[in-house]
Formats: sequence, structure tokens, C-alpha cells
Amino acid sequence: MSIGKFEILCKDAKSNARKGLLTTGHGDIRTPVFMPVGTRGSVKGLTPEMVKDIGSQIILANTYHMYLRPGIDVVEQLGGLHKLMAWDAPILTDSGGYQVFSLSTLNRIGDDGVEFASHIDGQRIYLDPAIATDAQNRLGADIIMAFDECAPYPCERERLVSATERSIRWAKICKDSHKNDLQLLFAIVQGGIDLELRSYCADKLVEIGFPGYAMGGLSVGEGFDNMIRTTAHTVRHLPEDKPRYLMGVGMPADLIAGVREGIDMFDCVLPTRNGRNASAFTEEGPIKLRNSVYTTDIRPLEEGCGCYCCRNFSRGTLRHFFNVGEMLGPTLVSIHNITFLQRIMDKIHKNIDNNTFSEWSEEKLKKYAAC
Ligand SMILES: CC#C[C@H]1NC(N)=Nc2cc3[nH]c(NC)nc3cc21
Repeated sequence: MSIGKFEILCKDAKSNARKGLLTTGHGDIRTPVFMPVGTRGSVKGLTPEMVKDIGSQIILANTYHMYLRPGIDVVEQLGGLHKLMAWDAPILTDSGGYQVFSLSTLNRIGDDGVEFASHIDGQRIYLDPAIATDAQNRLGADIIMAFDECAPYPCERERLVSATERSIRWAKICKDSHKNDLQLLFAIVQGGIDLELRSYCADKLVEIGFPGYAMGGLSVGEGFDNMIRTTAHTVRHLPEDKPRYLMGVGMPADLIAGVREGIDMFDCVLPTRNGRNASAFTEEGPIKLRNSVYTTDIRPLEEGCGCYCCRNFSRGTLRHFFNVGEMLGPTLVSIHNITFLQRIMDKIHKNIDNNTFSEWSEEKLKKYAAC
């Protein structure tokens, strides 16, 4: 089994869309792929069996959260992350870089690493590239991420340049610290929407050499056009034969547009976060189930969807569940939302196979933009 092998299976003739097969220690991943997020070891409200039944191939967990609770030692004593999550397929862990900068109270950012106060109990913690890489090696995920500095958006160019430079240095330390050949260490391209900085960062990371490359710092309020423009520009600086991962993305239109620009992997909390907030994806746009207009609506969320939620429950029932605070509400709408994104990925695969992706994607993007 050649872990890290990425085979391009089919390429769209009129865009950068492609189908691939990525070999990992827990099986092959057919790309493009959407990865549901299981931040603290669980895809919120769903059993692993439900996630598998939807067709998800790989899920995420987060080193920052697992490091704080229950701790890496405890995860190891519980048999590692796959055992803890009861998930025998591929797992990707984020390094904690983003969460340190987005969740905790930062005390010090230095060239060596970061000191921060835990967002849970204020405990002072130190993380650096080597510690974050060792933690991910011990968690045992199949794909692990470099520890990076995530500059806020927007920010002064000087701050963005400094964070980008530091992330490149830290990526090299992560690669030198990475001990487990069964795990793939992906680098993360920084640079905001500054195309020159994105090129510089991508070129430097490719020089160091990684089995896969992520793009971070998009879908943070820059707007769809900026996100796609930056993605398209950065992809041109990444190797054709390595997987490309757009972090934290995204909504239905983002997935289609990202694939068109050559992205292979996506993750996003929105299907489950929106699911917990009674917001369901539909082909006609999101519907807010707490709205009284759905009180006696006997239709499923989406005619023809086929997910467990749509096969068994009406909009009226779902509104009732949210209205009275039944736990089943968030679970059912999360199942539907992940299924909705999975179905988009399945349609992407089919259209790339049939060489109809360009026409299909154009029509879908027009439709979603109108929602
Ligand atoms: C700048 C940067 C950066 C990236 N760095 C790491 N380690 N993880 C990420 C996770 C993300 N989730 C979202 N959601 C919008 N954006 C992300 C970006 C990153």
C-alpha cells in the first residue's frame, strides 16, 4: 500500500476540475471529497454509522481541542483517535494553528511558538510546530496539518507577511519533526487575498516538499469572487500530482467553484452548525425551520433527497422538534445537510466522468447565486 500516492483518474477538458484517488493508512479517498467536521472527536449529533451511511469517506478532528480535552495521553490510552471516534476510515486532524488564533486568548506569539490561555479554563499552554506535529503523530490521524500562524482577516500587510513567513518556517520544522510515515503531513499556504504573497508562500512550501497542500485564510469574509480568484491563482503554484485542500470551505456554490479551480478536498462546519440551528440546505436555498410557515408543512426538506431525515420526517415535524427542543431535530437536519453536500460531490464526480462538468457547474452556480 503506497501511502500518499495520489492518482489523477479523470480531468475535465474545460476547467481544472479533476477526479483523484488518494491512498492513506486507513484506505483510499476518492476526490473531490467533502469532509464532515468532528472537532472534539464526534461529528456533533451524529453517530459514526450515520456519517458512514451518508457516504462520507473521511472526517476531521482537531488537535487543539483534543490537546485541551481529554489530552493526547488519554486519547492514546483509549486506543488512539480512530478507536475513540469509532471510525475505521481516514481521519484528518487540523494542527491547532487556526484554533489557537481564533478561540484562545493569545499571550505570546514568538518565532518559536505560541503561548495562550485555554478558552476552557484559562490554563496557560505553549504550542509550537514540533509539539503540534508530535501530538498529531500520537493521535494517529491519516492526514495531519502543519502548525501555522493564522493572521486575522483583514489585517495590515506587514502582519500578513510576517505570519506567512513564520508559517513557512514552521512548516519546515513540522516536516523535520514528523516521524510517522503512515501519516501524510500537508502544508498550509497562507497569504490572505494577496496574490503575490500566495505565490511566494506556495513556491516556498513546494520547495520544502509535502504530500499535499492546503490553502488557509479564505472564506473569512473576503467574498466569493476574492476566494475563487485567490484559489485559482494559488493552484497554479501547486503541483498537479498532489492533493489540494481548501480549508473551512464551504457552502454548495463554494464546493462547485473550488472543484472547477482544481481543489480536491474540502471541510466545513456549516452543514452541522446550520443543522443545529434549524437551517436546512435545499436546491431552492436554505430554509429556516423555526419559521411558523412550516408548522403544518407535510413535505420533506427536499423532494427526492432520499436521506434518512427526508425519508421519515416532514418539515412540520422538524419545526416541532426545534420548537420544543427535541435532540432529534439537530441530528436530522445535520444528516440532511451533510447528505446535501455529499450529493453535490457525487454529481461533481458523475459530471467529470461524463465530461459535462463545465456546463453543469455553470448552471448550478447560476442557480445557487440566485437563491
Ligand atoms: C490563515 C489560515 C489558516 C488555516 N490554518 C489551519 N491550521 N486551519 C485552518 C482551519 C480553517 N477553517 C476555516 N474556516 C473558514 N478557515 C481555516 C483556515 C485554517
